[in-house]
Amino acid sequence: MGVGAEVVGLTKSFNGNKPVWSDVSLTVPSGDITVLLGPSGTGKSVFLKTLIGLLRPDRGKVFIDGQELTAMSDRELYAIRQRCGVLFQDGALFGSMNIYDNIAFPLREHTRKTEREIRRIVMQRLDVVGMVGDEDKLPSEISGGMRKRAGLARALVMDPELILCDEPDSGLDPVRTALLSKTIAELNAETGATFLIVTHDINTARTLPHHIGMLYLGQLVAFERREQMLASDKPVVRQFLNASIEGPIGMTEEKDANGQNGQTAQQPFGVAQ
Ligand SMILES: Nc1ncnc2c1ncn2[C@@H]1O[C@H](COP(=O)(O)OP(=O)(O)OP(=O)(O)O)[C@@H](O)[C@H]1O
Repeated sequence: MGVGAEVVGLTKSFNGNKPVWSDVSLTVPSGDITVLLGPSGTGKSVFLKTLIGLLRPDRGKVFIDGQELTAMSDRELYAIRQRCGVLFQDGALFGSMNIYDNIAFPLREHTRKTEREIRRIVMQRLDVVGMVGDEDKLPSEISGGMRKRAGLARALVMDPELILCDEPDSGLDPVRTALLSKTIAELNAETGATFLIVTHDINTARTLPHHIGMLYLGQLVAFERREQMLASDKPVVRQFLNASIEGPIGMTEEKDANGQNGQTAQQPFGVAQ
């Protein structure tokens, strides 16, 4: 079963600079799929890392399964991370290990399972992502899409209750993106695991999740059920979900922050156009 996550008043900055985002509060509902959207550089990856305690927030609290991560010792943090699977943007596979060893790595590192048990689990996860037969290959010998799927298999190996995926579909063709979405939907239905997915793929956002959140100009500008989000009249949400060039979002986050797109950073959401 899945576990939920909650963040309350979360703020994160680096090296005393302007916060990447401030005062973010949201609940990632247990057992559901949530997608986090936002223009490049709005801090979606930073949000995922802060959620599982890889980055410490400046302010605010993070709870996973009701336990406050932000108050945990490293040992407690380690224990709760065992319940989370993470698929980083590049798949983060070890280049010198074949796919089998990459996927087996968390089991060898964090459990006392025998090689026989490990083999059973690794082959089952390879089957889930459609990669049985590729286990002896090195990451450099397979396509980017396969590396993503191998990364997903590795994220699943510890039976995680919360799975965070950072752009699992970047660089994939539309058919493989759709297949990956289908795999995630099936995994969610079968295991009840909670998914939080960062994506730029609008089709994925429109079809896969139960909930959608959006970060923009350092704020969480929306977090709603998918149907509500798709019907939103907030200009920034509408522009993003319609992949439109008309609207408050400009070419770069810096440009947005400087208010060079007809909006100011203080009033980024404007009125419905
Ligand atoms: N470790 C770090 N030290 C300093 N700044 C960082 C660090 N990690 C991220 N940042 C900054 O935080 C901001 C948000 O980065 P992040 O990668 O989270 O954006 P994103 O929304 O995931 O972007 P994209 O959609 O392009 O992947 C960027 O300005 C980035 O340079």
